[in-house]
Amino acid sequence: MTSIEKLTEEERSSWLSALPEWSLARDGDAIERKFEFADFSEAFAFMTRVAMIAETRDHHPEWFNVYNRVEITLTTHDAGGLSLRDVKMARKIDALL
Ligand SMILES: C[C@H](O)[C@H](O)[C@H]1CNC2=NC(N)=NC(=O)C2=N1
Repeated sequence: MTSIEKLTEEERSSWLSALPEWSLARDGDAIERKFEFADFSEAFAFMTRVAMIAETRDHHPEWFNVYNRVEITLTTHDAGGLSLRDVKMARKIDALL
């Protein structure tokens, strides 16, 4: 499947322009976005929904949570960098909000 291939620099910037809330991290090998919720309960409810998506797609986030803040980093370990799977996952996550 082509979506497992690591995106080129050109593909990265082109896909990223459609994801304005996400920024490149780790020398372009990942994307990240920070979220803030009303409280821990809201943050964890969001994480639960992201977890369901991750399981369905077999594509899992790296993330960090403190109280009402959630930071998500998406990268494709199997591709050693950013792939279309990350872009699609970011879109799904954005659609939850
Ligand atoms: C065996 C399993 O399908 C793989 O390890 C999947 C699981 N979840 C994954 N998640 C992410 N972010 N990258 C991967 O390469 C990946 N691979």
